[in-house]
Amino acid sequence: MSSTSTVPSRVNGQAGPQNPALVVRGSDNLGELKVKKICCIGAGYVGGPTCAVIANKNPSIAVTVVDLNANRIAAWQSDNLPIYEPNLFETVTVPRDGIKGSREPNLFFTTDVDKAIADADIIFLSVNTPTKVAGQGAGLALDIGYLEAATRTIARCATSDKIIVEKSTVPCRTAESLRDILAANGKPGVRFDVLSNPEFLAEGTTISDLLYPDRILIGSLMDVHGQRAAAALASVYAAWVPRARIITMNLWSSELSKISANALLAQRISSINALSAVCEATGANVSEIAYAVGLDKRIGPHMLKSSVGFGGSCFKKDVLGLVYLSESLHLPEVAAYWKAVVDINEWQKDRFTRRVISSLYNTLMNKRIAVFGFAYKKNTGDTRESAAISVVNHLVAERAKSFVARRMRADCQINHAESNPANANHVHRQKPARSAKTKKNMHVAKTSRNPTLKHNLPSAVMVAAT
Ligand SMILES: NC(=O)c1ccc[n+]([C@@H]2O[C@H](COP(=O)([O-])OP(=O)(O)OC[C@H]3O[C@@H](n4cnc5c(N)ncnc54)[C@H](O)[C@@H]3O)[C@@H](O)[C@H]2O)c1
Ligand SMILES: O=c1ccn([C@@H]2O[C@H](COP(=O)(O)OP(=O)(O)O[C@H]3O[C@H](CO)[C@@H](O)[C@H](O)[C@H]3O)[C@@H](O)[C@H]2O)c(=O)[nH]1
Repeated sequence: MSSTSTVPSRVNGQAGPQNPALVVRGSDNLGELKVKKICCIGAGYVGGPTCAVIANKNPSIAVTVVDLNANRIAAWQSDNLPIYEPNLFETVTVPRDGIKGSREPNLFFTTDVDKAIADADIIFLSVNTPTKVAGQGAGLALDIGYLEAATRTIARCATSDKIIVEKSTVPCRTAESLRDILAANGKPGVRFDVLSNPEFLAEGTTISDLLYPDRILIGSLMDVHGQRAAAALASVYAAWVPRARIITMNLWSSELSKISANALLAQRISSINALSAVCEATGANVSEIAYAVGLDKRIGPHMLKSSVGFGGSCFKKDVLGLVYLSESLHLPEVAAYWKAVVDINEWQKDRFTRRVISSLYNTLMNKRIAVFGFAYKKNTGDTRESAAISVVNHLVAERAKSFVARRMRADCQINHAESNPANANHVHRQKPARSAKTKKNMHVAKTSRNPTLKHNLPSAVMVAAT
């Protein structure tokens, strides 16, 4: 990273293959930071796609994604990428492989963590922050152990100034801990500026979410160094994101905004799922309720699809992280409020299974049950916290013979159809070929005959029994 005051600001510029590295003006006479090299620690669902888009849109910046997991890195280097996302392949291969005669490669995947750190101007931390499984806060708190380990590696390897970017979802005030670790372990004379830049992408729509984000949040200290670092990071996004959507704020607001967004989104799903139970008891239709209330512009139509319960690696862990934070701040009423969002979600999953059991004459013993779609939502292969796992566990506990349709392609076709209740019959036609006898005996949890079950179907789970 070099400082200069001679090159004009290009905050709104569109980078093309011929464009020089982005340069932004700093907030005072410290000069501007010219970003030439980015390193991202963590080649997962966030790190890989995010860096592919950054590299795509900034051909003059070298972007290196590192991970300790050699298999994952090898997969990113191959034609069999480690994750499935619509349009991911093209987004990765253009900057990774280059285009003969018009574009040099500028996206690299490696396990050489130390070198990538030493070379970089900006380092993204995109490592996992799961729920703690042991010790204080187990079952609630976010575990920042991986983040701390990566930060210690940065402190060990950095021989020049670095901007450290929290891309992972973190508890509020994590940046303070990272600063302490860097200050205590970094080499003398090396400066570290820590920014918060949470990611809001949803799996299944990762690439379009990255290309057209609702907002980019950058949290920094409000001193001149913090603002200068924020300006440098903003310049990377400004290659494709309108300036008005790049928002800067204080570090703690930025960190807490991410957890807050997930808590509010999860709360909407638990709210509509709680209403679905009232609908079933009264004969109202929860899809019609969601449509009617969603027309109110103060409410809006999104995240109101009743389901078997939200899954995925984020909602549950982040809401529980907020519960833990509230408890730590001696706010038990606030903690109980957010805990209820997760409790309703667990209850909804149980309720779904109970309805399957009652639909099958209250016994599943030796019944053959197929679950189509095991991912937690459509257009992803990710099964983390999938509601299907809870459903299958319940079915197996009832001594049913459950099995899962495993093929990704088949699942995707089925899930596309399921996302539109009008296509429920189409779902049946997508089933694998079966004999006339089996076909005759097969019923799909009576979904087409039981309007309540049909409306409460999850987007990624379909249960069938013979
Ligand atoms: N998955 C999502 O849709 C999503 C969206 C927004 C935010 N987030 C947040 O982003 C973060 C990452 O999520 P993810 O789904 O990409 O996780 P992931 O598990 O898919 O990827 C994390 C990667 O980090 C690697 N890693 C861990 N410690 C490392 C170290 N010290 N050095 C090098 N590599 C290391 C792991 O090997 C793994 O490959 C989490 O905090 C998550 O909450 C996730
Ligand atoms: O109306 C809805 C919408 C979603 N879901 C379920 O909720 C879960 C999560 O869905 P979604 O939010 O689309 O996917 P995620 O990939 O988990 O994304 C969430 O979690 C990410 C990680 O923090 C955030 O970046 C995203 O903004 C946030 O939407 C899935 O099981 C969905 O089936 C519903 O039941 N009803």
